[in-house]
Amino acid sequence: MRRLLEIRGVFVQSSRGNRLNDINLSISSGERVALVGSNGSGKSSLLAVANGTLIPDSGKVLWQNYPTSNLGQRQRQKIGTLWQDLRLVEELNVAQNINSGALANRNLLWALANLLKPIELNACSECLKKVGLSTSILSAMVSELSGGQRQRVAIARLLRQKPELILADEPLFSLDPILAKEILHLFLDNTMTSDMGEERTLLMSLHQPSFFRHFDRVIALKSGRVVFDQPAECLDEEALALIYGSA
Ligand SMILES: Nc1ncnc2c1ncn2[C@@H]1O[C@H](COP(=O)(O)OP(=O)(O)OP(=O)(O)O)[C@@H](O)[C@H]1O
Repeated sequence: MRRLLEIRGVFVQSSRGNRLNDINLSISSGERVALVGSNGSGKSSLLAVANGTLIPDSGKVLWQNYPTSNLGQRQRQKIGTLWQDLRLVEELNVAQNINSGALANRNLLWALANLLKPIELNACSECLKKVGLSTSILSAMVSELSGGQRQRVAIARLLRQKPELILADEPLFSLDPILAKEILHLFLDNTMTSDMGEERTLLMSLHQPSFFRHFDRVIALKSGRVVFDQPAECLDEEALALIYGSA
């Protein structure tokens, strides 16, 4: 397995203490990793450090051995993020939002064309089908979609981006149990296999212990520190008490 992401001795401080406290971990290609911990334990901060949007106060973040801070646009798009608030563009339709996943590989003219007229609809349709949505919604405004449809469109945009590593910040948050399971499986099943046949790598924050066993590995944070980093099958009651207990 190739080592994709490496985080070494990372600290992020805030006025109220350390948001991240001496984080050391690496993620290899094909791994499906659950990032867990109580509210405020540092999961979103860690995902933001991993995608380069939060610069640590000290320590190193490396993508395939290169500091993430030095990555060019094309390299950077190999890390795809599904933010908790999805960050869809409400004023654009479904196809335009999905196409925005491909922006890093295109020029300004292409970006303008995407704003002005329907383009590359076949590629958009392929991504929509992979997330179980009808292509009849390609021209619908995202503001008209249900919460579950919006979630799927955001995942379709990620598929259009073709990242090697997917960082997902609580994508199951606020979904009913049935929909949460469906969305989880969208991430875990074959839709996440890259065009080169290589399995995509996934680091997903989530709160539902019943889903942890679907991952290869569980990393748990508590007060900004890693307190558990083991295969999912090692997560027993004692470990859960350590992660979520007050001690
Ligand atoms: N922009 C910020 N500036 C300063 N402190 C922040 C900022 N964002 C988050 N924090 C603090 O950092 C700590 C970790 O927050 P973070 O959002 O990373 O945790 P989390 O595990 O993702 O929480 P949740 O499960 O509630 O989403 C918290 O104490 C939070 O108040």
